Amino acid sequence: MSSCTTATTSFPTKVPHIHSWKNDVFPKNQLLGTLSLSSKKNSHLGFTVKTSSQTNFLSAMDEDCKLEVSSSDIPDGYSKELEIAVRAVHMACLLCQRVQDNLLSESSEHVHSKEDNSPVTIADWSVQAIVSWVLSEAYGSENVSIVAEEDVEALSKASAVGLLEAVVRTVNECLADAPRFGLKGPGTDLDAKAVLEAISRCSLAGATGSKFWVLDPVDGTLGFVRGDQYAIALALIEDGEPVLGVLGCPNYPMKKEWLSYQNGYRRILSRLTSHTSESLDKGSVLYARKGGGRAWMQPLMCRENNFVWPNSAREIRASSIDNPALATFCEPVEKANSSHSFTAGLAHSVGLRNQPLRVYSMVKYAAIARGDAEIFMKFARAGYKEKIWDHAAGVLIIEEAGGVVTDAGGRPLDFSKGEYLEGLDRGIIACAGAKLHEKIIRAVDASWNSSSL
Ligand SMILES: Nc1ncnc2c1ncn2[C@@H]1O[C@H](COP(=O)(O)OS(=O)(=O)O)[C@@H](OP(=O)(O)O)[C@H]1O
Ligand SMILES: [Mg+2]
Ligand SMILES: [Mg+2]
Ligand SMILES: [Mg+2]
Repeated sequence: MSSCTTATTSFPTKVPHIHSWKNDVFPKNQLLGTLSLSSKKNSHLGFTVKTSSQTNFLSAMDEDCKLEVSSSDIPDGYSKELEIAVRAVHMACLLCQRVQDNLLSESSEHVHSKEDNSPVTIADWSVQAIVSWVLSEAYGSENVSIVAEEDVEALSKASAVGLLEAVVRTVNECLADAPRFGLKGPGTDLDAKAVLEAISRCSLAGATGSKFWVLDPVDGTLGFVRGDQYAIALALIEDGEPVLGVLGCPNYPMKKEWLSYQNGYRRILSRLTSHTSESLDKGSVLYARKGGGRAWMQPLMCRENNFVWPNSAREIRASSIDNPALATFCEPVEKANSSHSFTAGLAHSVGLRNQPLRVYSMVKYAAIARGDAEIFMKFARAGYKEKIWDHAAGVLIIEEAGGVVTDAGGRPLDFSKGEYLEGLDRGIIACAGAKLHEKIIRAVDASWNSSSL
């Protein structure tokens, strides 16, 4: 990098033109946002800016460089929302682990098929109920708008009494743990009516407002019922853009190696008898808020342990690899969800040598944000409309970790048009960085016309 970068700590200066900050004085050790610098040598350098812990001044730059920090770059809060969202998703992860363990050890009577033949389980409904309940408790149900995947139709049928009972039991077991996360529980158990209400409060109609939450209670339900990867995804959308995202990945531990045990994660796990459940780091929760240029990951607490909240977190960063020959790309496991043949041709055309990492759910977004893979591509069959909850949280976390997510035309995904990502050009491309992204977009264009998609 240029002298501009190395000089950033040598010339303490005050940035006068951020007037939105109180008294023009920055608090110590405070994240301010992203900054772009231009110098004679480099026209645009992006940085995350933090005030120094010793002074109230921003450590700035050489005279050579022009400093541009716009007030819109400064994260304007969401810290309370993020706190609650992370706790709710963390609770949901433990709920899902419990249900997945039971599903795998007992019969699959609690796996149901929806109209489109996709599976839904007591975990999907229960997570939707607890996240809805926690957010409504925090903000008042009249102030919270949540758009989520599941509805109560199947649960409300007279023939589904047993199923509803199982959901109510699961929800109450989970909410009983709320104080361990520093949240207030309901006091007494929720009854079936309250659980159904919490689930159905998440109505699709909310997706058109200027500020709403988006929840995929279990993303990758197929992976979930197969004992494999899945995610719990919660995002807050404001004016059509995700401003906060949390991804709970209960089977994706802090260490990357575990991800390679695809399609048999649980079997491998249960063979590792030398690890106790306490020592085995089972899952992770990733999160970010818009504008900070930073994303975080915390280990999933062990539900058997007497853990103490808050949990520790470490910062994550997308990979710096920009050479496709060295990159790893992720895609859906199911051919029906994304064309494997198109991505195979494209991978070949850009010299991608590594085998694709086929992983269920938004764990693919997590893998890019953590630097465990560099590219995620999804090309659904013509006519399929991508849903906002399958992408919102992952998009924000990747972007804040340094990556880029667009449709195949290079345009940002549009979360402002209701339940679907309307106007999506061909497919979704997420990359660890802008250079790699550009190369993949160009390759998609080159391959598209000769493909049968
Ligand atoms: N036909 C079709 N085409 C494209 N996408 C579809 C399709 N059907 C479903 N879905 C949505 O994909 C979500 C799972 O996506 P994944 O990328 O995890 O796919 S895969 O399970 O790895 O194959 C999955 O999310 P969940 O329902 O939350 O599991 C669906 O919303
Ligand atoms: Mg989904
Ligand atoms: Mg789902
Ligand atoms: Mg589903």
